[in-house]
Amino acid sequence: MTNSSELNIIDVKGIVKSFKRTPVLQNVNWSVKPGQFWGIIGPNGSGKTTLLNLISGVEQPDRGEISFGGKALTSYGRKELSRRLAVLQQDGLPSVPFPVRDVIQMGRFPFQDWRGKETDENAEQLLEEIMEKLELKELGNRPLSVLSGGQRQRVALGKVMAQQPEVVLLDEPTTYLDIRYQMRFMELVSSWQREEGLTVIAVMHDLNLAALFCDRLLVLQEGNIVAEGTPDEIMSSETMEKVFEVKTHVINHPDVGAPQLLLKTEKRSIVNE
Ligand SMILES: Nc1ncnc2c1ncn2[C@@H]1O[C@H](COP(=O)(O)OP(=O)(O)OP(=O)(O)O)[C@@H](O)[C@H]1O
Repeated sequence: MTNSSELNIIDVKGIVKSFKRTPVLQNVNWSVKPGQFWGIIGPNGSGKTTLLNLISGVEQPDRGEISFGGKALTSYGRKELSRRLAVLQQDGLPSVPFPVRDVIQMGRFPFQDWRGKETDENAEQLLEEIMEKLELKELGNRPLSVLSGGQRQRVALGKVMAQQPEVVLLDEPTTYLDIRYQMRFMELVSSWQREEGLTVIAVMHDLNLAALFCDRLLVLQEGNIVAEGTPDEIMSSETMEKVFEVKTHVINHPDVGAPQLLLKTEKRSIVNE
């Protein structure tokens, strides 16, 4: 007999998490199938990052269980988990003086033996391909500390790509990027996802970007899942008002049809001073 949960790469069951007795996640149940691109959305403080930290094993739940690939997350060793799951934070990398190439190579850590020696003979070629794809070749010898925020975030992406994970967790990855780099960054993640069948879970504050790139959205509010579904199902004026307390118009993107939000505003008259 097949169990539908066997097909899930991640199962979150009955998760409860509090910090200093303040509940942050309350009985969260959620599952993710391989190859899906999830956006986690919700107001400030609704528990998005905490959920991501529980899935990456950085935080432990008070109650409930998370399984990864059908096995309890707690049964994985650090290195074993890193071969399958990678995390990219908001400001992916500190401003250190290491060259770009070396930083990307650090993503190979889970595949190094106890002496720090690479175990995959194709790793060099993989690194070259990643640098090429992310247009980082010319920056290869530059220290990270002289790069712009957008360039540094591309290097951070290169590092997680070098990790060759099955699942990547992104925590507000475009926050510090300008509009061009936001789009570029999401396109790079999206093409990586399509080419490799990668599973992506991204905490997103930009709902329009989330609707363009994610195929599913999970909505958190005060530590509870209040909705989940496709962007078309989630991005309604009613849901946005209920969750974010804003009034919106929802229109369809003229190129791809995805729902996009416009904030409602009072008509203002322009006064000449
Ligand atoms: N390590 C911690 N210690 C104490 N409280 C914490 C800790 N981590 C998170 N919290 C609290 O838990 C709540 C949820 O935080 P979390 O970062 O998960 O929310 P979020 O939805 O990601 O918020 P934001 O959109 O503002 O980033 C917040 O009230 C936060 O202050």
